[in-house]
Amino acid sequence: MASELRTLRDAEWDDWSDALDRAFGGVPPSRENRALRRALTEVERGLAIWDDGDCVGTAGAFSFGLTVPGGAEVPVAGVTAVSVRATHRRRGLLRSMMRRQLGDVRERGEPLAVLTASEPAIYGRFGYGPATQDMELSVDTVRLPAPDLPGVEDVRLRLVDPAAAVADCERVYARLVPGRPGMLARRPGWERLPVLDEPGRRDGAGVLQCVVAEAAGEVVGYARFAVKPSHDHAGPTGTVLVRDVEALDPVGYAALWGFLFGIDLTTSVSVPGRPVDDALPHLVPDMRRCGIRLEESLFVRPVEVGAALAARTYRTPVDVVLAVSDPFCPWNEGRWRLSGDAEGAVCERTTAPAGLALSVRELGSAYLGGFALSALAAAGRVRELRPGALTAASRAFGSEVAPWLPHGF
Ligand SMILES: CC(=O)SCCNC(=O)CCNC(=O)[C@H](O)C(C)(C)COP(=O)(O)OP(=O)(O)OC[C@H]1O[C@@H](n2cnc3c(N)ncnc32)[C@H](O)[C@@H]1OP(=O)(O)O
Repeated sequence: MASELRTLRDAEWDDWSDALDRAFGGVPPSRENRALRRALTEVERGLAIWDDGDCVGTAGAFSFGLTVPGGAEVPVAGVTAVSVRATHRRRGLLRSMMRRQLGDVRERGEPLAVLTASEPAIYGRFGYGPATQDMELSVDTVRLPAPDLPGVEDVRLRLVDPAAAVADCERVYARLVPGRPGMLARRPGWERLPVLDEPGRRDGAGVLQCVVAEAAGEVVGYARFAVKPSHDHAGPTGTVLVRDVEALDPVGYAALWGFLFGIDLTTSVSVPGRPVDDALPHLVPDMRRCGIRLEESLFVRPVEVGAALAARTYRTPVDVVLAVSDPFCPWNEGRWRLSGDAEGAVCERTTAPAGLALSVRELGSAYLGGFALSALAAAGRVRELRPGALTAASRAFGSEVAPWLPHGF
């Protein structure tokens, strides 16, 4: 019997979710995790492939609002839950789901699709380009003094129940979203994700903790973390495992890091991801001891090139014709004239000669301002067809604030 690709139905969610878990190694999620995933799933956006009654392929999408350069919140599809059963791999099932999904995204009028990849090599062929980076830090808090700034002494730190403090933390998060490209406006329910604390996934660490920073009686920041105790012959060597830290101002931010650096019986702080322009390395005298590592994070795929490029603003005035190739979504192929500045932009089809030639994947990489068109050109991925076009466009696509994805999905 031929396999059938169709939209997920409510009653099929358990089979679909089991198939997905199996493809990722089969470790069962906790009941709480599964319930949260069930609640967040937009079933009508789920895709499943069935073979003789078995679910052998899964894909889904979340309806997110993504901050783009200039601060607008653009509706995007957050592609997720992609899997193909081990017995059915490399027969084109993923390709068929990607084709169907990008068509659906286009029909919904979302100009962009975004995802985080289990393996980055998978998604370029479907037009997704790496667009943001995570700065991971592993900070030696024995050798580095705790961050300090004038005014830190006026910040009150309170250790609170993470679940009870969710509303306060979420208010801080929501105020930060418009200020940084790549951040996602969290829809109701998503605030529960950062406080999910599954005993089976603590890997030797203790319970999730939360400290809030208050100034003038208002919560201005928070840090969520766990402590992983350890000892060697010379004494305690515990690690503070940070989940997230956000603050509305530099003093609140420094106060939170000062607290995390100083937790008794620990000698390091491990931070899974911050923006590449984060303040932390500048709050210490020796950034080499921050153990910095970069990793690509959010992949961006312009689904409607014209609408996507017109949805953001540009750092400097730009007027350029782009010759775009997009074999997977041929409706984007051809020449587009982009003219814009810091106030707004227009992007329309044109027959004028092109200044730059690139594929939709490079447009995705440059879209949030995280990777420069000039750097992509140096790798042969963007071609300058009119002298001067590259420098002007590369400057215009840049972002004052580094794009960053605050959490996976
Ligand atoms: C957004 C997310 O959810 S990311 C999560 C992705 N899922 C996983 O990693 C779970 C484990 N892996 C899987 O379930 C599967 O192997 C998948 C989904 C990655 C691939 O599914 P398949 O049905 O085998 O892919 P399909 O046969 O359609 O391959 C399409 C193309 O991608 C390539 N490809 C597939 N998997 C990979 C991979 N892991 N690395 C590099 N290339 C890959 C194929 O070679 C093929 O290339 P081509 O365009 O040159 O022909």
